Amino acid sequence: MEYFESIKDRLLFAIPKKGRLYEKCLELLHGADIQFTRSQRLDVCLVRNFPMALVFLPAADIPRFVGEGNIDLGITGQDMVAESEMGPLVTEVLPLGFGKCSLQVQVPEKGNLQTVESLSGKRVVTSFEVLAGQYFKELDEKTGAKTRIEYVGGSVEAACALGLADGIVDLVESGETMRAAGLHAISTLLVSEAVLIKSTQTKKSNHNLLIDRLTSRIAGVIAAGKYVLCNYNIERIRLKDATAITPGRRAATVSPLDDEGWVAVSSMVEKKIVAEVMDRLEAIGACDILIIALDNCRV
Ligand SMILES: Nc1ncnc2c1ncn2[C@@H]1O[C@H](COP(=O)(O)OP(=O)(O)OP(=O)(O)O)[C@@H](O)[C@H]1O
Ligand SMILES: O=P(O)(O)OC[C@H]1O[C@H](OP(=O)(O)OP(=O)(O)O)[C@H](O)[C@@H]1O
Ligand SMILES: [Mg+2]
Repeated sequence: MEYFESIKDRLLFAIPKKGRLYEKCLELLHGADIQFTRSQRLDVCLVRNFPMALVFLPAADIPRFVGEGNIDLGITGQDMVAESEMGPLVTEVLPLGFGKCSLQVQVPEKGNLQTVESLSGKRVVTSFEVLAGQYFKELDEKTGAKTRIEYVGGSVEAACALGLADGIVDLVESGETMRAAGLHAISTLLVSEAVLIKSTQTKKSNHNLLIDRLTSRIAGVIAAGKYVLCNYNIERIRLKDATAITPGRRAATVSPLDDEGWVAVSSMVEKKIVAEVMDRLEAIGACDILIIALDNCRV
């Protein structure tokens, strides 16, 4: 009883309880300074510094809990939102840049069924019954065949080798699992990444301010992981070329140096292109180029 009372008025935030998204979600919560201690076996825990509780749930169940308004905020995969058919009841607040994968139709590399049309009418095993069902229904309408979609909860790639399926629909990231099972992809149903979701019709409107606060903290942590700060010195006459290379998010910060004719530039740069940016800056005469990691930010 005490337990229910303690979470009654709190914002409920659902986090995947295990699997591919779990560790990344914990990092995100930590970066956003959401303080909690998860006791063993307990799937609900109170947050110390916000009127909020974390609820650890299977990623697949989170869209339904959020869509139906029993949970206010959640993190799950876009694939799970699509599979749950909760799309209209769930608002995607923020893509999170991790958990990137594609849902693909896969067949044995050496089999005689190498197109989705030839797979139509055969047996397809998947954990994504809804999405695979929709996909093959559309295809079956063209071919006149009837594909059998069968559900398994995991290790989907084993189904063809075990003689359970002619093809599968499953997630692919690096492709390692697919290749190890002797499969290859012949079609993509969707691409997905982890996403912060909230109820489209939230039952507790008094939580909106807190949702905005958490969203901006999480967005800050995500941006800090995506960008670095690039500082360098350049002759003023080359400034235009330099800021074309590092335009910054709004504009680069340019400060005069004690040395007449030189300026210091400071600009945010996407981490994934930073080496190339440094090469280009160096080529136009920039010097003292420093790349500084961001711990956190609001941009
Ligand atoms: N290999 C992967 N790379 C990146 N993201 C993935 C990968 N596999 C799954 N995901 C994402 O993570 C979400 C949760 O999948 P995951 O397999 O971790 O959950 P689970 O099946 O509940 O856990 P487990 O596989 O441990 O039983 C998926 O819906 C998808 O969005
Ligand atoms: O392309 P890859 O990088 O190899 O990743 C893809 C694999 O990751 C997921 O499986 P998971 O590890 O969650 O196991 P599961 O099949 O038991 O859910 C997914 O279902 C694929 O099997
Ligand atoms: Mg899995």
